[in-house]
Formats: sequence, C-alpha cells, structure tokens
Amino acid sequence: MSDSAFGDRAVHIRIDGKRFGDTAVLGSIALDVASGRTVAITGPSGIGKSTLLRIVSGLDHDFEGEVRAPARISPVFQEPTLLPWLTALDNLTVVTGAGTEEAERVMQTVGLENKQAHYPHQLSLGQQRRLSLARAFVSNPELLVMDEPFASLDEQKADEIMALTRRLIEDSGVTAILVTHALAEARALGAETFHLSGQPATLTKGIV
Ligand SMILES: Nc1ncnc2c1ncn2[C@@H]1O[C@H](COP(=O)(O)OP(=O)(O)OP(=O)(O)O)[C@@H](O)[C@H]1O
Repeated sequence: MSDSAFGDRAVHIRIDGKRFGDTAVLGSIALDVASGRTVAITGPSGIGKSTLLRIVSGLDHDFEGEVRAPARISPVFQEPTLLPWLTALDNLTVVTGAGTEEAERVMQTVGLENKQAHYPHQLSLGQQRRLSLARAFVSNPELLVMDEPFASLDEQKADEIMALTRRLIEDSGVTAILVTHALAEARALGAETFHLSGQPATLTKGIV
C-alpha cells in the first residue's frame, strides 16, 4: 500500500476464487499492472468484470487470494453519480475535499470552466461525464477504476470523452483499469487488453 503521490502505483492481483453462494464466478486470476499503465478487461455481460473491479477497489474482501493496490483510488462508473443539490464546482470540492483553486483548474482541463455554478441537471450528459471525470482526477488518484464509463454516449461524444480520459491519464501518470464490453474503448485508451471468459471466469491476455 502506498499513500504517496510519488509512491508505487502498481496493482498486484492474485485471485484463487470468488463465489456468490454456490456459484463460482471468478477462478484463478493473476494480473500485475505496472505503475502508470492502463489495462482493459473485456468480456461478456455477467462474466464477472464488475466483481473483479470491486475486489481490486477494496470494496469486496470476500474472496480467496491477495490483491495489493494503491491507497488513493478513484472510481468512474457508467452513471455520472453526481450530487444533484450541489453545483458543478461543489461536486468537486465538497465531495473530495479538494480546494477551490484545484477544482477550477481541473474544470478548465475538462472544458467546463463556464459551468462551475451549474447544477448537474443543467448539464448535458456529455458535460456530466466530463464533470465526473474531473471529480475522479481532482483528488490526485494513484489508481483509476472505470466500469463502462463511456456507455450510452453517442459515438462522437464517446470519442471526445475517451480522448480526454486518455490525456488525463497520461498527464497524471495514474494507473488505470477499465472494464468494458467494447474493444474500441480499450483501443482508444491505448490499453493492454485482457479477456475474461468461462465459468468460473479466468483471464486471457490479448483480444478475443
Ligand atoms: N452481490 C451478488 N450476489 C450474488 N450474485 C452476484 C452478486 N453480484 C454479482 N453477482 C453475479 O456474479 C456474476 C458476475 O456479475 P458482474 O456484475 O461482475 O458481471 P459483469 O461482467 O460486470 O456484467 P455486466 O457487463 O453485465 O455489467 C453474475 O452472474 C451476477 O449475477
């Protein structure tokens, strides 16, 4: 575990098994993500992608094996999960504890410098996604975990947000793990790709 902005941001995953009751969802999974690398995990619906991400994020400890990940983890989900009663700027500062100056800087980076006083419902879906990305980066994460973050956007908006995400990842040096159905998203982020398949699911390197 590291709590330093300059510490080791690597992720070490050794899962021997994960069950929900009688159902073995994940089998034996070994994956090391080096500091600052982006990895994508693809696979069909229901295979165990989100389950794996929850384990890596430290939200689920009920599995066999060992996972080591940095301390500061920022999630990005399919839904922007913004607080509707807070302005865009307050969604960054109140929720993360970040200072106003830092929040304003990140809002500018994501192209929302004119929207600080807007509430989430006054933003388009694409702008809400940008704000959600800004929130993920404002707390200077060591690990970014993304669960289908580009779903339900039209192709052009998805392309824009993927390019922005890639730039933010590269500029910040964060380690990133993306789970997605879509290979195009993995490619757009320049991610090393793994495929989850079988029951219980195991990981294969490369594109399937
Ligand atoms: N809390 C839970 N209790 C019981 N079963 C669960 C629980 N969470 C997930 N599962 C089951 O584990 C399996 C994997 O679910 P998971 O959400 O990880 O799949 P996924 O690959 O992320 O799917 P999708 O792409 O549709 O989001 C599914 O069969 C699901 O029903």
